[in-house]
Amino acid sequence: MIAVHFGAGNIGRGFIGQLLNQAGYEVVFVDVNQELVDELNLRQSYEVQLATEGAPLSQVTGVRAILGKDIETVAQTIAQADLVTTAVGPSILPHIAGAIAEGISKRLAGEARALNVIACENMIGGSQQLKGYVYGLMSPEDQSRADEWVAFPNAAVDRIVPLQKHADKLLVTVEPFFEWVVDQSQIKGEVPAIEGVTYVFDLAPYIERKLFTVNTGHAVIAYLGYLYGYGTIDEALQDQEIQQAIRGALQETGELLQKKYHFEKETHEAYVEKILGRYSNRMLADHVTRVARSPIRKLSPNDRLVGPATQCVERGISVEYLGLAIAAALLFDYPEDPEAMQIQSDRKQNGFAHAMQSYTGISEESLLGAIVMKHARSLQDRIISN
Ligand SMILES: NC(=O)C1=CN([C@@H]2O[C@H](COP(=O)(O)OP(=O)(O)OC[C@H]3O[C@@H](n4cnc5c(N)ncnc54)[C@H](O)[C@@H]3O)[C@@H](O)[C@H]2O)C=CC1
Ligand SMILES: O=P(O)(O)OC[C@H]1O[C@](O)(CO)[C@@H](O)[C@@H]1O
Repeated sequence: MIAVHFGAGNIGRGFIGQLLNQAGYEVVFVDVNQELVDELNLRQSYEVQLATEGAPLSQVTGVRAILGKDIETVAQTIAQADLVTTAVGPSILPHIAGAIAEGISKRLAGEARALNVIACENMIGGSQQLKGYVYGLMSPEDQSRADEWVAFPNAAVDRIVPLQKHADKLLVTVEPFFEWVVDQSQIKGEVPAIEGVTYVFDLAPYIERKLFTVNTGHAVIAYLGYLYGYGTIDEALQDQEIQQAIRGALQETGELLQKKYHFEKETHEAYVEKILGRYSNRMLADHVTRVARSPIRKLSPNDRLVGPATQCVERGISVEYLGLAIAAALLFDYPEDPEAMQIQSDRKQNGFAHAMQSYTGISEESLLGAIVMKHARSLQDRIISN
């Protein structure tokens, strides 16, 4: 069995590649990083280290890699593959669509066989969005044949894998916890037997619970942590004000999730406590700037901050702490993050309210807008006085 996986980065090697390998797939990574591709091809294996005291290294063997620009080889491999997965980042999905479209067309020209393409990205509806890009590059005839044979089941993935540098370029350190949930109702053909994957018929509660808890909470710590001068997530978590903000924000999203999906209060509270424990893993040394990366994406209307905040407002749930986190994200001025720089230059040129409206869709006149503006003012006062 062959699995083609786009993105041999942290999640690609440290999570998806590892589970696919354990499930018996020959994992073929596709990446644009020549050094990574060469190293994978040279060694055909790599190691995964769990971020817990004394955990043994586990080996992922029998892997190979193709350079992303070698579209012909990527397409050939997809034509023969049993599964395609991705972990490249939401903004990269349009760039891998061409190779996937070509692979599907080659496959449809031969013996018909079902194929599932699963995007493992931090976003709602990632695989379906990828399908849109792929179909946009296929002929109408191929599209209707693909409707019969190719599926793009949405998924939710959860495992914290920080940015890292080791002497061994392929070694990857990951937290012990992981969750990979796939929408079974969208699968074509046999359901892939992958230990560690949970198949569900309604993904919405899982993806929203994950994005609006793990990722919302993480974003609250990262944006406030950055403004308060902390380097890593576990350091920022020691700050009492940040503790209060994260608990407050997760109380708000928790109320929303419980109202919307009828999660039991106690079960949800236990889920939140487990996540708070995961964030404080010192062995991860996860930088606030990684978790805060790409603020334009993270501030977009359906993502982890504005998504739950607007839904909370619609249901009369308080958004004090979500508003604080949105304000902090709009003030995130890390020079090495191009999206942060774009927001800051817009804010300086056109004012905070204008930037808020353009990146989040929140208007100054709305309740949420007023809360965000209030917190932005006090955060700015705090920054000036420090
Ligand atoms: N790191 C984490 O803890 C988690 C990350 N995710 C999601 O997984 C995705 C990947 O994140 P990471 O692994 O952290 O990032 P990463 O930066 O470590 O890995 C991304 C990889 O994609 C490759 N890439 C970029 N453009 C490409 C292209 N056109 N074709 C093929 N490969 C390409 C990069 O060279 C890199 O190796 C993101 O959507 C992220 O939100 C999801 C859950 C956890
Ligand atoms: O990977 P993204 O979407 O940039 O956001 C970082 C977030 O994703 C994770 O990497 C994994 O869920 C978290 O560590 C963090 O909340």
